[in-house]
Amino acid sequence: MATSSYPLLLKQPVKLACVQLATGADKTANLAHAAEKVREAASAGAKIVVLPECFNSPYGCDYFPSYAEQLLPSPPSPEQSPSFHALSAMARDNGVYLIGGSIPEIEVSADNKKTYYNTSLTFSPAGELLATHRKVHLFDISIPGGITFRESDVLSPGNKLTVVDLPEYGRVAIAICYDVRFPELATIAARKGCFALIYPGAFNLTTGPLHWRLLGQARAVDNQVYVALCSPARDMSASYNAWGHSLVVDPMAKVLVEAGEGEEIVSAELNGEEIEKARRGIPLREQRRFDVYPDISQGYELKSP
Ligand SMILES: NC(=O)CC(=O)C(=O)O
Repeated sequence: MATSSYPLLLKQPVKLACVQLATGADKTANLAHAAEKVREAASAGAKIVVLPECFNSPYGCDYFPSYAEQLLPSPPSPEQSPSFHALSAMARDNGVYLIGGSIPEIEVSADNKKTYYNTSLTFSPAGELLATHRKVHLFDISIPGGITFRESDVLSPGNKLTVVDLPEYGRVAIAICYDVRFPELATIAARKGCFALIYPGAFNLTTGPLHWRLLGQARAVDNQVYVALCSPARDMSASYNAWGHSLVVDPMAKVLVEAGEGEEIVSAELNGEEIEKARRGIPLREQRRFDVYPDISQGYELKSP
């Protein structure tokens, strides 16, 4: 029971599972495999299930155009987007909220201009589309002796923060991978009342060991909310080697569960009272100095998810 004057951000405890999926080059096989694993997570009691970034394809600029699916107009036909329909069925068949990792998306304009995005789709337990998030911050980095990657060679960025209401539970924010490096998105989402920040992601062997867990814990402790990061399983035969280590962090920044490198489902129970406990113990909420610096969430209008 809540003991502060704030309403609980999370109305009832809920089990969240991250499916650290093994993926390959065969999209149909990836979708079928994802369906098996979502079933497994739901059978173990998860009501919110998260898939990884680019769960239906290999991850890389060379792959985005050939795997891209058209999501608009919505709903797309099964020919335009087999992944949309597969995700909707996974959510409906298992009665779960499904944060459908991400897929490469193509948008075709009236004059046949093609624009590509890295896009996450969220479905309700009835299989209805609740939210679409296009990766806002594209993964463009160059670390000498490490990794060079330029998503912007092929992809265009999304332009909104994505917050979605899950009526029995509360609000969550969805963003993708590199988005986790930008605390502003997380802060605005938390101040708009989210109990969890959920990031399908695919860090790599250069940045993963240094930053993956650190960023999950940082976003959690900054905002006193739950954070879930969901990676593909590592495949050393792929051109991009994902870090793995999907995890769930609590509002005190404790890592509740963390996967290894291979295929694995990790899950944790999220409880609204833990958020309030963290916020009562360390009352940042009451101590902020908006007379010294601005509240970046003020004036930010949520767009339709
Ligand atoms: N793959 C990403 O978008 C981000 C990543 O690997 C990193 O930030 O590091």
